[in-house]
Amino acid sequence: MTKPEYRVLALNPGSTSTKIGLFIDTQPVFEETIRHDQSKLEMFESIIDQFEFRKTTILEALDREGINVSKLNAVVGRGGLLRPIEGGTYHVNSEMIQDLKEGYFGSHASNLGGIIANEIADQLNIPAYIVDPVVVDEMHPVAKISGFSGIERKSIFHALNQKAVARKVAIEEFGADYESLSLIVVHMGGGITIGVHDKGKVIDVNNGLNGEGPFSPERAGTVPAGDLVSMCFSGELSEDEIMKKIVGQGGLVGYLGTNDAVEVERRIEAGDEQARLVYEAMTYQIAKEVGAGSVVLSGNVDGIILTGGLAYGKSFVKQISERVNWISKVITSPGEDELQALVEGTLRVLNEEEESKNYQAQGLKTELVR
Ligand SMILES: Nc1ncnc2c1ncn2[C@@H]1O[C@H](COP(=O)(O)OP(=O)(O)O)[C@@H](O)[C@H]1O
Ligand SMILES: CCCC(=O)OP(=O)(O)O
Repeated sequence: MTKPEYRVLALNPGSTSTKIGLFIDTQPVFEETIRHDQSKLEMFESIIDQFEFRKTTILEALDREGINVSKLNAVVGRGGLLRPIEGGTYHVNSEMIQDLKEGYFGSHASNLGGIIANEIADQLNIPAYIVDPVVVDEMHPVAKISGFSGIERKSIFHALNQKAVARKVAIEEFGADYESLSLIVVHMGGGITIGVHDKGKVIDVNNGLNGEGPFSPERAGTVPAGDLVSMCFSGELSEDEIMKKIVGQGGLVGYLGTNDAVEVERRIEAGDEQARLVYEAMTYQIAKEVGAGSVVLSGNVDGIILTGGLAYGKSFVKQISERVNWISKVITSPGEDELQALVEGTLRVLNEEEESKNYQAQGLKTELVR
């Protein structure tokens, strides 16, 4: 019996872009990355307010390509800030939609992935899924201890791309299974996360969303705690304004007014010293975090993988490599394989190789992140 062919629409809303892909089985037939101006995104009060804008952006792109959505078999979106869960493919259900809409575990563009996938799928009467959401939690208990009783470190990172790229590099560069290697994966997009992958489990990673790790195009990363507390109680800024300085208006946006690394490189070429200093500081902080990851692995690091949009920047990658290549081999895999990974997770379910998981808010860890 011949295997049925599936048409899957994959949606990946990121903090600076929306990525769309139409696949027939594992073959991409259309892929597009729509980059959003910081000024456009700032017009929206909250992430959830971007729903209509992002959905219309997606539908218009499909329309421009003459893609007939009625032929789809499933829609899959990048999963958002749900409660901490194990990796895998989840069907979208009402509890998930409620957590994503309420931003129960926080607010990030990927919350819109499941919501928009569900909206499109509902109208076509086909299933909607999410795969390896940003809250996949495999962290070692010792890594969860923050040092501040009552505040636990959280696993919030580019789980989908980190795992997909690590699997690909394991085979292509090492001819080995992901589960047999110790890797440090550095995803550098709107947010930056550095995951310590020990034999297929991400045992430590910075919370890439709000307040840990290197600064990024639009996030502050770790900031001096005492100074932050003083700013919070100075009466000069509201809670919302402070949060925006941490996520959205931190990092490159805070120092240079843009989240676009290509623009920063242009300024550096033109002799802008402040741009040069800030850009170098970002590579310095990333390298430092890689060093910390190597200690988690007691120095037994098979490879360091640099991925995400910023990994296209040649001088950026060079600066990081020069600081960390004594630890292990550095492999660059620019961009991401998130659309492909979303589709592969969906196909495993459609082809009945795996059952989709059921997201249940009840019984899951429900510590509030606000
Ligand atoms: N060719 C390039 N050279 C340097 N930086 C790039 C390049 N292409 C994209 N970037 C930068 O990568 C960042 C976005 O990465 P991406 O992984 O697409 O983010 P997200 O998925 O979070 O929206 C932006 O700062 C963008 O300017
Ligand atoms: C929330 C962690 C994932 C993340 O930061 O994604 P983007 O880089 O797409 O914003």
